Amino acid sequence: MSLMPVDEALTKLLSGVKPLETEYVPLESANGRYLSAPLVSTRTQPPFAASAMDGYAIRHEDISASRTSLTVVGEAPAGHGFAGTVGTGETVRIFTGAPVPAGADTILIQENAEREGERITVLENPAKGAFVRPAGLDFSEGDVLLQPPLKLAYRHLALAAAMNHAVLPVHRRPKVAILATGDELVRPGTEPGPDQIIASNHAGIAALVEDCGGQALDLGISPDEPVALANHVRRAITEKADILVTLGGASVGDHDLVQSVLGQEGMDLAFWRIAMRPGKPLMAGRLGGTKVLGLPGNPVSSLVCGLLFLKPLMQAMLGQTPEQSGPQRAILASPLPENDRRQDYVRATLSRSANGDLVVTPFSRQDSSMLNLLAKSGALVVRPPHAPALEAGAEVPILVL
Ligand SMILES: Nc1nc2c(c(=O)[nH]1)N[C@H]1C(S)=C(S)[C@@H](COP(=O)(O)OP(=O)(O)OC[C@H]3O[C@@H](n4cnc5c(N)ncnc54)[C@H](O)[C@@H]3O)O[C@H]1N2
Ligand code: MOO
Repeated sequence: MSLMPVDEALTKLLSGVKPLETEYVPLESANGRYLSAPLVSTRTQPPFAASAMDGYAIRHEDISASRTSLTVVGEAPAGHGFAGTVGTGETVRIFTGAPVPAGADTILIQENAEREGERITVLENPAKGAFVRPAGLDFSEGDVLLQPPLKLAYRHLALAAAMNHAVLPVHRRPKVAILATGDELVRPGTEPGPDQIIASNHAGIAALVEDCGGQALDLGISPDEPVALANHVRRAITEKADILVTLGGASVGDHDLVQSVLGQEGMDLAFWRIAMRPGKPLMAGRLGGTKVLGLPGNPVSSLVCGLLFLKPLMQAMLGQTPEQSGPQRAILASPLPENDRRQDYVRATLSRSANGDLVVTPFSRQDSSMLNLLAKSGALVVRPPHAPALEAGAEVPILVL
């Protein structure tokens, strides 16, 4: 049986995927969304030369080597500039954020001034231009300050607000319909029958979808029965899901119906069966405008395939370049056997040695049903096909979880 290499499958999955269209969201709802168009400033900031300190706006040329005395001719709090001009021998009381009045070019901080009535004495001479923020110090009207690809975070939102954008263009969130399959499954919180288990994959994949900036749509659990399965699949299409994720039923058993039902519904199969462990039965295709990703049922296989395939697919739909930085590296704490033809993603704990190196310790058991170990893992050690046996101390590529 031929198995497709992981990289080839990923390239196939992402080929032709375009970023989703733009929608406009209020600034308050834009945190974590993905910017879809460059953001040009509508303002210059600060819009005027502004004082950076509380003190006195002075003409630097007025200050002599000795203790200069100046006359206070007005006041400029933030939001209320001084309308006149500061003449020779004059000063204006000024506060942080206020426009520096005409005629003045320097701010004397109040700690360095002695005030008596309407006179001040300069106790320590400032440098020319001290504590004046020139107009446009931060940015100018017309500057392109934020550009895709960008996941908007608090820093970008503050900047967008300062640019006076109350509404931002972002990519629509991919709608990801998630359908579990299997007679043995019941929802968390319900009592399973004697031969049943709790469906766990859905919760993990839905959280991954949300983490990646998508919108999870729960299609529930379909029994292993073609008509019921087809009806669930059709719901993903009526709901105009961008991606349909099926969970389980992807392998070769008599009750693994997902691929045949999707085929009957008109799916174009892109690939099935990948040279990876866990995740061999992974399947992908397209059903009309919906991308289909058939994840294996084994819980660890499901989540690892979600990380390696669903995440980059969603990133591409959000205009992101899927992380190309490649794996990090760490020191192996225990030996690993020679690998076979499947690329292995070995669950491992992650720690730091005394000298600061990342250290990975693989779990001795790697069964793809063991969610407990995945939850305890800090990394996956990536073992390429046919990688030779390794001793403790070898450097290995890892994906940090
Ligand atoms: N003869 C062969 N058998 C199997 C092969 C194979 O190549 N030849 N591949 C194995 C591999 S590898 C995997 S992975 C599994 C995946 O098979 P399916 O995708 O068909 O998954 P199911 O059979 O439906 O379920 C497998 C396992 O996972 C449990 N499961 C399913 N869905 C969920 C869920 N939503 N939450 C929690 N657990 C779930 C299910 O009860 C089964 O125990 O096939 C191997 N077999
Ligand atoms: O490839 Mo399966 O994912 O071993 O469990």
